Amino acid sequence: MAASTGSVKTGGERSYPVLPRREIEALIAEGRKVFIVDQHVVKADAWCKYHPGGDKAILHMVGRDATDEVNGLHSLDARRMMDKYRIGRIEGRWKNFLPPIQGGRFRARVGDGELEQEEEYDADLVLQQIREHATTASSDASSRSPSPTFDTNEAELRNRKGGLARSGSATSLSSADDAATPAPADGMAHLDILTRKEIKLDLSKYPPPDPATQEAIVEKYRLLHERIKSEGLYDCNYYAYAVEVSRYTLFFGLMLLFLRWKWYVASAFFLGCFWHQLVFTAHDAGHMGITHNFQADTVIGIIIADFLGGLSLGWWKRNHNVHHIVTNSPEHDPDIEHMPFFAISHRFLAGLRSTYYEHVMHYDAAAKFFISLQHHLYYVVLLFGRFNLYRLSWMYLLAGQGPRKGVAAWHRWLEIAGQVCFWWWFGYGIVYKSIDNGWDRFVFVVVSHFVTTPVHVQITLSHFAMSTADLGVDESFPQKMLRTTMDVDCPPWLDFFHGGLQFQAIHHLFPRIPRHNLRKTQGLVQEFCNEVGIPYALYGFVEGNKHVIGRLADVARQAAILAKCQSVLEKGEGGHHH
Ligand code: HEM
Repeated sequence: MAASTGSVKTGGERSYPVLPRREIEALIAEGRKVFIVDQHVVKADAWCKYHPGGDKAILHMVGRDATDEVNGLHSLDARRMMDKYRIGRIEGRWKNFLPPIQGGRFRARVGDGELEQEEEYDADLVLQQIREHATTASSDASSRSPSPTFDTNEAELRNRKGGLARSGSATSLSSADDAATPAPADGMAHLDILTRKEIKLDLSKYPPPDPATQEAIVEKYRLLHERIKSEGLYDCNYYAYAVEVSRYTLFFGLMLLFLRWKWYVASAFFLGCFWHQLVFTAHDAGHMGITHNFQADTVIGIIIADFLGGLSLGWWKRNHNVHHIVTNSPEHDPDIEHMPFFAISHRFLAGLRSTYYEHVMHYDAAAKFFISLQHHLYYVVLLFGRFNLYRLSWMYLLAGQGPRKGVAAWHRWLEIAGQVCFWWWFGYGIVYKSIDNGWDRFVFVVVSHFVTTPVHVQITLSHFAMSTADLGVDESFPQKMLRTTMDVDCPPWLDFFHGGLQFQAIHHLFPRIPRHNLRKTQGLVQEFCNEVGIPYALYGFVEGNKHVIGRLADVARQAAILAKCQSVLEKGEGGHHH
């Protein structure tokens, strides 16, 4: 066995033994949380329960080269801390495994600590792992759902293995893909085929997800990151925050003024505006995008989210961190998992298992009803978005889902204090004490909450209309972020309304860049996209909304096709029995 344990020190600079790939695989098979950062092997087992970014963020990186995700999401201090968890290094380019949480399987040692021979990466094996993972999820779901069939993951892996990896042209894709097309045995298979056709069209716009192409993209992305740092785009513009704070104060003041005059609707309107605007600064703080100090920004975030808004920053972080790592993946990204109300991929109709919520998202009677109408109900459902966020926040805080130990453990208590404070000033002070009767109280609560709806539209807008395909383990972080996220084109004077969410794709590439520098970063990102041939999705607000509604309508139509296929099958089976 190659040298796999211990480390040596050379002249103060620590150097680590080279770990063979097979050794790393065996460690993961033993349940170790091992990933690669800057050519070093990091083992995070001991750290997982202390991790401010949550355990799931780490689990999605196991077996992968996490350099870009890690550098994008951590402060320099955290990066230094991570170095303490190094156990070895690798030589050459790392070929990603599919992480166990996503269904990857790993070979253990064969006995007496011995390892089998090193084996080349096999796309077929990964493909089989993904398929089996989906199968388990679907069979967990219920026998109602059609047989687990061809899914986008599988289609894309085949593409990668076939023509796409070599030439990336639409023609070669078709031949590789069509050869693998199964007969439409049931509704899901039929939808899979339709979706694959769309994906083919979509993916012909992107560079092929083969290792060499993706490595070249990563190289340019890292140069871009260095340029961004050297141009000072990580420096926070505190003056811009002073302007933000005056705007928030104005809205809050107007809310109090109208409340005093008993103009409840106007008062509720300004409270809604106040909350709508606050969300953007809570988002900045949650990403350490203000002071770049984890504790300072988290406290700012908790004051805004919990004390002033009644929402849990910790819940948001846990959810949002995973979203940033597995963006738009139907099984893994909580930001697109909104069953029974919305499905943005037909794959949700098969009863997928969410690795985030750790349960099956059933395609039940309620889902069938809502999804068939989702393009009509989109804005109506979003009106209630904030009420749902209270529910999720309390569940998070009561269940203690955040880190229980370490630097972030005390945040939970500050958040609980924040919730008590919020319900004291809002629930008791305003709704109960300052408003005389039940009807006006009801109107005040409804109006103030409904006015925040644009933020829910803004959040979903960036991703709902974008690709949900899985291009396999070789796709680079920057390409994945740009393929799954879109930006909104708006004039600078409207930036305050969009609160930075209009630069969502740029934000996904570099999550810690302060919000007020995103517009300046846009030019550099556009240059990068042109250079590497990745389309930069930029739509007007209205156009973006149309795309989202269009996607929802597509999936609603697919749901209707599925229902039809299933009823035909049922009739056929019924006939058979008789
Ligand atoms: C041993 C390994 C790791 C260590 C020591 C570590 C350490 C930390 C620390 C100290 C923070 C607090 C924020 C900061 O100061 O930057 C943090 C946040 C975070 N980490 Fe890690 N981390 C590790 C692995 C990972 C991995 C593999 C990922 C996945 C890409 C990840 C994702 C995140 C995220 C998303 C946050 C943001 C948390 C927040 O601000 O709410 N971390 N990590």
